[in-house]
Amino acid sequence: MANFPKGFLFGTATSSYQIEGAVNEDGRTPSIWDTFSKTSGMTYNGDTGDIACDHYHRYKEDVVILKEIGVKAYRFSIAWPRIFPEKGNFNPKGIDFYKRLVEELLKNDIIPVATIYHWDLPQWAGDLGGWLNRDLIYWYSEYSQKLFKEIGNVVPMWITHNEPWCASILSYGIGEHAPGHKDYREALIAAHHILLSHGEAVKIFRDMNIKESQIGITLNLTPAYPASERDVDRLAAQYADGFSNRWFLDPIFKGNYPEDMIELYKEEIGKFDFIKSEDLGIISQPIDFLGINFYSRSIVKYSEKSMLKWIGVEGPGAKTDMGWEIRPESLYDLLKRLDKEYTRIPIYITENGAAFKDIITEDGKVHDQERIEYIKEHLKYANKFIKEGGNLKGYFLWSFLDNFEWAFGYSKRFGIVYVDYKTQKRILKDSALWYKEVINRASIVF
Ligand SMILES: CO[C@H](O)c1c[n+]2c([nH]1)[C@H](O)[C@@H](O)[C@H](O)[C@H]2CO
Repeated sequence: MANFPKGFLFGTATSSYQIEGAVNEDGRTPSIWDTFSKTSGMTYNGDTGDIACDHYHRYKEDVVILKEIGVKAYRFSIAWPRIFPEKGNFNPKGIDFYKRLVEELLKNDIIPVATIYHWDLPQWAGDLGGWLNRDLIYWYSEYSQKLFKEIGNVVPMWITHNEPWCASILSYGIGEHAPGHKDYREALIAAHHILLSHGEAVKIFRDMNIKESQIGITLNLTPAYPASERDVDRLAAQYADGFSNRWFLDPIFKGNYPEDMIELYKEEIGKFDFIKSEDLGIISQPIDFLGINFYSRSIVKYSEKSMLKWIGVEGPGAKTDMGWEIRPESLYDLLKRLDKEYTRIPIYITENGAAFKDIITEDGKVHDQERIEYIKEHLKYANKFIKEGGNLKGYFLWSFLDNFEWAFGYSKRFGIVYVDYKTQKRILKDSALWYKEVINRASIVF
């Protein structure tokens, strides 16, 4: 048995483009993900977020389910294209949806946790160059300020960005996410502007002096391990760690980009002329909490062929339906490292979860025991960190609902609630019923 401290925030998480649907409703205009998902070959089966889980219309029913599961908090994201459908043009109907959602959550004693940006950039901003354009920082500041003004006093936790690594490296460098560019210099420019927009939003939040609310950022962090004890593989792990983790952790918590990575990158991307002298001071403003999204680890070996000097090696452990190795011990390693090397501010696991091939059995249920084991094992290591004095304050299971899994479309199911996309029927999986017990007892039995 592992007990969690009183007040530990058990929650679930989603994001706007992945669950809302209603992409043309109440003034919303397209995002870069509407465009990307409608571009041939970009998503599995040509799937789009046009309908998704129809959460925009079913949010009351969904909050009832959240209440039934007993979550203490619910992390959702706000669709920028609903709030500012055109450049500079605020859409009151857009914010009204989130006011209704927040009201429903509060009525059910569920703490709203809002992510300002979870990748659905308005296409009008995409047309201005997206995150490659430093002017986006101004438009993101306008957007954030409006959110703080409209619902700042009813949303106690604000997350500026979800996973700057995905919104920059995966989107402008690797090309798997919108806008689908494959240029590493662009990726680092986008990363810098996203981090800078984070800092500007924190400044605005502080200046507005919003009582009883806190602000932070969510980073996806992947601990990197060498495939062998050879020096070259240890160097490869250092570079993989810089690529995935330190390029974002260091500016936020140390006020500088990691020197070893600047050295590694400069041949490929030339001058870091997109970084202005005042930028790192803005990025590294103190925040109230750090959100971390943890799913798995990476194991790497040295490779001269790669600009990054490493290539991935498959881990020995069982895999999820995404092919990610199940390695809960690495969550503990990550938390201990953050505590030792970066920060002692409150940490929230803002995403952790797994996709498995869920099926509805003859009894009309979804017996997802693999997901229960995955969550249980990660909560076990989270609890170990807390018992050792770690400042972990919450856990948001990814995800509440099966949803649009980006380039994988609807082929991957992460939810603890099954969604039949044909009928929009929701079915609580065994994992939802198990999680309800965990929350109720604030403990796990293993
Ligand atoms: C390596 O996993 C990433 O950290 C990650 C995994 N996930 C994420 N980031 C995103 O924040 C979610 O929108 C995804 O749906 C979710 C599941 O893929």
